[in-house]
Amino acid sequence: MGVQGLEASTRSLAWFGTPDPQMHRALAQAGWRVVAIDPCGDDAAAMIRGIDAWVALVEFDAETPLRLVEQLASQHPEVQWLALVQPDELAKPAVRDLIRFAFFDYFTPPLDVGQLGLALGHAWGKARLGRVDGAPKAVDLDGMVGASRAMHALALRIRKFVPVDVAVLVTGETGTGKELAARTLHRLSARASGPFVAINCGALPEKLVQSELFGHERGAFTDAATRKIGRIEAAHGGTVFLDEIGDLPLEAQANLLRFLQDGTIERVGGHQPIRVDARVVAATHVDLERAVAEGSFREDLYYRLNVLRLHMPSLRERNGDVELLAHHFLDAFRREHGTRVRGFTQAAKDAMAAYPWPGNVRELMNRVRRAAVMADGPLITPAHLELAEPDGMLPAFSLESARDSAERDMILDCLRESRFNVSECARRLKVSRVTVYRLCKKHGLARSRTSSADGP
Ligand SMILES: Nc1ncnc2c1ncn2[C@@H]1O[C@H](COP(=O)(O)OP(=O)(O)OP(=O)(O)O)[C@@H](O)[C@H]1O
Repeated sequence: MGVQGLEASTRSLAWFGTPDPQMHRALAQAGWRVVAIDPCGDDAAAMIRGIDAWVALVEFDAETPLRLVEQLASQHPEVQWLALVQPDELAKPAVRDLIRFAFFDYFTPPLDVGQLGLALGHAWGKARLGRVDGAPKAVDLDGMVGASRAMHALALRIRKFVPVDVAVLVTGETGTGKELAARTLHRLSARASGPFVAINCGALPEKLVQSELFGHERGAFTDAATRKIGRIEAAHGGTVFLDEIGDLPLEAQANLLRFLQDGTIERVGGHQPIRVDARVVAATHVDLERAVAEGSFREDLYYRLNVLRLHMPSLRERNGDVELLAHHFLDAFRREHGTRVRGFTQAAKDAMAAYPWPGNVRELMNRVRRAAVMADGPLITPAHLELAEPDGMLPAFSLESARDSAERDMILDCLRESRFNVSECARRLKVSRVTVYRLCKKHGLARSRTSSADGP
């Protein structure tokens, strides 16, 4: 899909539940691309962003995970939410309140396709009003660039967090921009003229963690010939960024908790509490909830850090951002090194769009910079980016690639129809579950979408 294009996108409807086939067909005829999403699936939120849906319908029955729906609706106010709700459910105050406060409209079964079509049209129109010119504008939040809805939502969240001077926890895969988000928070805040001190907790030698973070007094230990100011104290008046917070040893976690609670630290070997005014932004790419459950991360520290949370979406979830960022990095490289390279061939754009970017924005930046060095002419090709030519661009379209692509589409369609339940999908395709898992792996289909109670 084009970077700028609401028009280019079909009208996608995220359907949390299972639309009946007749309804599905009727909506498809009316121009809707209906994507069924398992409301209990791990990546329900990612899917809304991934399919670029601006309208969602949630089926409410006794099984519906209310908290999850609440969370989705509050995280995605730009989506217009509709409900298909069983009369029994509507009698429940929690369901009624959720629909009253967060939903555009609701229906009780039987669902009338004409009525639904009208409501969807209105909801779509309302969603468009939230976008300038009906198209997503690129955001550039102090060097943090993107045009996807995920980036718009993130920028909004960062702006909200700027004036609230409490700790922030940034989560997300490697290379998604966690440190950049922390720097942006700092630069936009009243602390901008103070220091920004970044520490990679995972890279500190275990023995030195306490002294690095909190400093030490002269003679505190054998090598402590002079007093040393710790990194947190060095951030006085500014922001301290604690990367890989999950790697902090338990002892240092206790001291950090104390700092977060009363704003004081104690240098190693010192007995005086020292007041330090620094905002803590912590980042992790590991699951801290799991670390808490396993006892390697303090629960009280986790709750203290988790007040304001920023989740950095993976590049795969940022519809439209790859091309925009690629140009952004190429322009920056040209300004710095004055290369003759001006842009990307269509094949390069297609190859970038098809690639899953496991290293996220950092990988994209590195590939573009390398390509800018390697390219001889004005345009970067897939070969310069060291990416495979996208299937459609292969000089000779082979029978094997056609088979592959048909197989992938079939698995994906079947998984969606089975609400990402692997057993159900295996039954429908008349293969074993192991085969379904193998094919998911082969075609790079996210296994997290498949129901977790359903291992191979
Ligand atoms: N939205 C963006 N716009 C422009 N540059 C970006 C964006 N996101 C990330 N970058 C750049 O990508 C690189 C990687 O970002 P960053 O170091 O912040 O990621 P990270 O999530 O902290 O990575 P890690 O988990 O590996 O430490 C940096 O050079 C950063 O400036």
